[in-house]
Amino acid sequence: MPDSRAPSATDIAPSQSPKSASLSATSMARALWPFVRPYKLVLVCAALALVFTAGITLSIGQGVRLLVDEGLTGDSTQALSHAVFIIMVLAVLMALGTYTRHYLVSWLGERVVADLRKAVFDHIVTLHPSYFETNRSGEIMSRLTTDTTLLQQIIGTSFSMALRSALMFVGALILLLFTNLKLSLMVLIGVPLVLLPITLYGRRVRKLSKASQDSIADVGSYAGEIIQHIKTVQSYTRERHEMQAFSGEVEVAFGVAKRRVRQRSLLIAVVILMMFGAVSGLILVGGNDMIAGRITSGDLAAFVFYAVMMGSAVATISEVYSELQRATGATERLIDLLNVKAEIPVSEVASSQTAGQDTDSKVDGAQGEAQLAFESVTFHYPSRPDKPALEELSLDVPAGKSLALVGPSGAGKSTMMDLLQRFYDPQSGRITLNGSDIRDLDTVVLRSQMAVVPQQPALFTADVWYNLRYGKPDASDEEVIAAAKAAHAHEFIEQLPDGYNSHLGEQGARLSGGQRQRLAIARAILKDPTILLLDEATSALDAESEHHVQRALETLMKDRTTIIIAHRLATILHADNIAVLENGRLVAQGRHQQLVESSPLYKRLAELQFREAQTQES
Ligand SMILES: Nc1ncnc2c1ncn2[C@@H]1O[C@H](COP(=O)(O)OP(=O)(O)OP(=O)(O)O)[C@@H](O)[C@H]1O
Repeated sequence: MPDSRAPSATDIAPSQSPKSASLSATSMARALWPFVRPYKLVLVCAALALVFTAGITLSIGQGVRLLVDEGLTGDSTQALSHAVFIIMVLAVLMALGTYTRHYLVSWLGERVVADLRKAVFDHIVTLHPSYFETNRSGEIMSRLTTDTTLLQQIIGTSFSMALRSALMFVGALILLLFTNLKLSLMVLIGVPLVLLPITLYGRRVRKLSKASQDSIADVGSYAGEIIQHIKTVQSYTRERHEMQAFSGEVEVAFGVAKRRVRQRSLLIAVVILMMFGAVSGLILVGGNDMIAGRITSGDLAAFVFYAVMMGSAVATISEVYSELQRATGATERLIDLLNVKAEIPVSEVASSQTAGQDTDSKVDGAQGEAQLAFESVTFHYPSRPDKPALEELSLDVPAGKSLALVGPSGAGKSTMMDLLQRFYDPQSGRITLNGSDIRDLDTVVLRSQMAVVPQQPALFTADVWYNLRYGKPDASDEEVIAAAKAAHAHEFIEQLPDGYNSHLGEQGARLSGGQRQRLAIARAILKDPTILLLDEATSALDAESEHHVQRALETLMKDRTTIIIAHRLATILHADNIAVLENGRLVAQGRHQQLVESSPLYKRLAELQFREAQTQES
C-alpha cells in the first residue's frame, strides 16, 4: 500500500524558477512528480487496470462481430447463447477493471492534492509577514482551493482518460487495419475531417463557459460584499439600489450563460449530424462490400464499433489537452508559491515538531531571566528602502524590568516589537537576548519565551478554552481558570451564554474592547513568558474596564521583562524606564519626572495624556 511519507515544499526541484514561463506538460509532470512518487505502487496498479480495461473494451468489438455473425445472422440458438455469454463475461471483466481503475486513479488524485494542499499551507505559515502585505489573502486562498481542485481533476480523471483514449485509438486502429484496409483508410481520413470543426467549435463553447463561470463568481462576490456591509447598506437606505445593481449582475451572468447554452446546443446538433453522416458513409461503403460478399456483417458491425471508438478517443484527447493547459497555469502558480523563500530561516524546532520529535527540552532550556538590548539598530521596511523606520537605536531592558515606549504615531514603536519577535531582521546593528544575538537563536526558542498582548487581540472562531490555551495547549482547566481570574476575565466569561464553552471570534459572542484585551492578557498569563510585549489599546476604555485591565496588567508584568507601547498615564508612571521615540530615533529616556524636565516632546505628550485622563475622570 502507499508509502505514508508525504512530500514537503523542499522536495520540489530547485530548478523550477519562480519566474519560469508557462510550463510545458512535461515540466508540469516533473514538478508534480515529487507528490506522486510516494504512491508509485498505486500508480502502477492503476496503469495495469487501465491497460486491462482498454484491452477488454477492444475485445468487445470482436464479441460484437461474433454476436452478429454467429448469433444474430446464424440460425443456431446455441451459438447465440455462446456469443451473448462471451459478451457478458467481457462486460463483467470490464466492470471489475473499471472499478479498480476508477477507484485507484481517483484515490491518487485526491491523495496527491491533499498532500499538495498540506505542503502549500505548511509553507505559507512559515512565510515572512511582508509576503502577506503584497499578496492578497483571497488569491492565496484560491491557490489552496481552486488551483488544487483543478489538479485533482487532471490527476484523478483527465490524465487516465487521455491515456485510455490513446490506448484505444492505437488498439482500434490496429484492429481496423487487420480487418479491412480500404475502410480503415476511410476512417483515418474521416476522423480528422469530422473532428476538426467539432474541436474548433468546442473551443468556443469552452471559452464561453469560462466567461460564464467568471460572471457567476462576480455575482457571488457582489452578494458577499453587500452581506458583509449590510449595516452600512441599511443605514444609508440603499437596499433598492443594491437590489437593482445585483439584478444587473445576475442578468449579465444570464446573458453569458444564454450564449453558452445556444452554442452548446448547436455543438451537440453538429456532433450528431457529423457522427451519423460519417457512420452512414462507412455503412454505405462497407455495406456494399458486405453485399458483394467481401466482408461479413459481423466485420462491418465490428468496424463501425471501432471507428466510433477511435473518433471518441480523439475527441477525448483534444478535450483533455485543453484542460491540461488550464492545469499547467494552476501548477505553475502552486509551484511559485512553494518556491517563495522564507526570509527568516524556518525554525528547526518547528520542523522537528511537525516531524513529531520531542522538542520540549530544547524550548524549556531557553527559559530563565531575560535581558534585552537594542544595539545601534537601523531598519528599513523592505517596501520603503529609502526611509528608515528605526535609526541607530540603542536601548537596554534589564531582566525583570519594564520599558515604556512613547512617541507620536509612526515613531517606530510597533516596529521595535516586530524586530524583537524576528518578523524582520535589522539591516545593521543587533538585538540581543541575554547577550546573544537573536539571529543566532531558533525562532521557536526565541518566540516561546515571549507573549504578546496586541491592541486588537486576535480571537479565533472557537470557544474561550481554545482561545486562552492558544499559547499553552496542554494547560489544565484549572490553570486556564486561574489565568482568567488573574486577568480579571473570569467574571465576564462566566456571564457569557455558555461560560468557557462560549464561541468567540468572527461570528461569536460580541466582546467589548476591554474584554478582548483581558482575554489576551489571560492568554499571556497562561503562557507564563519571561518577556512580555504589550501594545496598550488606544481607544479609551470606560473607567471600570480600564481599572480591570490595569490590575490585570500589573499581575502580568510582575517580575517579567516587559516592553510596552504605552498610551495610559498609569502605565507610564509605573514603568522602570521610558523611551521617547521620534521618526525612528531615540530622543530621550528616563523616568517620568526626569523626562518632563528634559524632553520637550515628552512633556507635550505627557500633558496630552494628563488632559485626557482628567477629562475622563471628570
Ligand atoms: N509593513 C510596513 N511596511 C512599510 N512601512 C511600514 C510598515 N509598517 C510600518 N511602516 C512605517 O514605519 C514607520 C514606523 O511605524 P510603526 O508602526 O513602528 O510606528 P508606531 O510608532 O508604532 O506608530 P503608531 O503609534 O501609530 O502605531 C512608519 O513611518 C510607518 O509608516
